[in-house]
Amino acid sequence: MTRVRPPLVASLGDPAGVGPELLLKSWTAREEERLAPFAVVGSLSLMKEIAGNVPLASVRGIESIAEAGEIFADALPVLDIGPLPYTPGAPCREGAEVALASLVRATHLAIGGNASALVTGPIAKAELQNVGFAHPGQTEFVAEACDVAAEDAVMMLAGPSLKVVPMTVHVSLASVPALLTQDLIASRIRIAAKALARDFGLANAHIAVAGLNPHAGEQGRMGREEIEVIAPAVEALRAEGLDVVGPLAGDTMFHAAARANYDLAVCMYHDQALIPIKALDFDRGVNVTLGLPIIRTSPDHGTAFSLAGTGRADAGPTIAALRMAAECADRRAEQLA
Ligand SMILES: NC(=O)C1=CN([C@@H]2O[C@H](COP(=O)(O)OP(=O)(O)OC[C@H]3O[C@@H](n4cnc5c(N)ncnc54)[C@H](O)[C@@H]3O)[C@@H](O)[C@H]2O)C=CC1
Ligand SMILES: NCC(=O)COP(=O)(O)O
Repeated sequence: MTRVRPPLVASLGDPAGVGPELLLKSWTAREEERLAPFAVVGSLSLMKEIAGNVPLASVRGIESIAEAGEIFADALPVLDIGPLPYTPGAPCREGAEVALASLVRATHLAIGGNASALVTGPIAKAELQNVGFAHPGQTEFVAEACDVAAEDAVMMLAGPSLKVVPMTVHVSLASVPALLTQDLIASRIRIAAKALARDFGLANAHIAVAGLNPHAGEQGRMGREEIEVIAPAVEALRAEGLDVVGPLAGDTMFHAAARANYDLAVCMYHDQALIPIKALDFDRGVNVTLGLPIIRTSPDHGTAFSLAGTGRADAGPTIAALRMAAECADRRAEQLA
């Protein structure tokens, strides 16, 4: 007998941002987008209030995530964590506390196997840190909850045109060169290659690695990180049989013909990776954490406070995050069957 996969679970994100309304918009698109059932951990009163502004939206409280599959066709299932007034565009301490409680509960539902994947809503990192969140981002939080070291949880941004992995993430640009080591680069690429095979069906992915400096250092004349750190890491991975090339000049590896040569671009810092993907795929971009025992995705954008409550925010990235989470969960389930 085929076992029915548990529903996905979504955390709310900052209640004053666009996260909650985009989950409602995604639910209204569930049939045309063929979305797998998902439940939201959040404030039922808040979700009901927002649903009033989203055409065709309907929400219903549930006691247990196991109920989500049954009612998903008729309403968006919400695991209630308490009342909260809706203040679109105006983040506050109370809202940040709800965002954090939602993230914690949703993460543990996925870790416990009661949800088949976790989709996190956008949070404002500074707001969450004001209420005791001690991580640079949700990636590191989820990693710790899964007992995975932060350096082994690898952020990938994925869209229809491109997949990118930044080697360093939420750190100052000035600190990047010292953080880049052969071990870090080789280890993160190994984790990414394994996850691409396991969760994305990309066995033997073609991986292109960017340099750090202009023109990938121009043979050492514009910086030596390519010669001393990046090229040796690439060579070590090639010796292990991985299909890795680089370091390539960062400015010329993202045009269409260049992208046709690889499945994944590995970048040295946050903006080197996120600028091309957000330029190409902002409306379908997904942030996914590789190397975890659970599946975790998120829309590629942030809280967009100035759009909250206007009805103008695009649900495309949230829909893509929900769909990718379900596809990865299906792949893992097939591997266990
Ligand atoms: N996954 C997450 O939790 C992320 C959280 N953030 C947080 O979000 C906050 C705001 O960051 P920003 O840099 O302003 O990024 P943002 O992604 O919130 O906004 C950037 C621009 O994109 C627009 N935008 C964002 N989402 C949109 C959507 N769904 N439809 C249409 N337009 C959209 C915004 O209006 C703005 O013009 C920060 O506190 C940051 O920490 C940022 C990125 C990811
Ligand atoms: N720039 C990507 C981003 O901020 C997402 O971070 P995370 O909260 O998913 O770790």
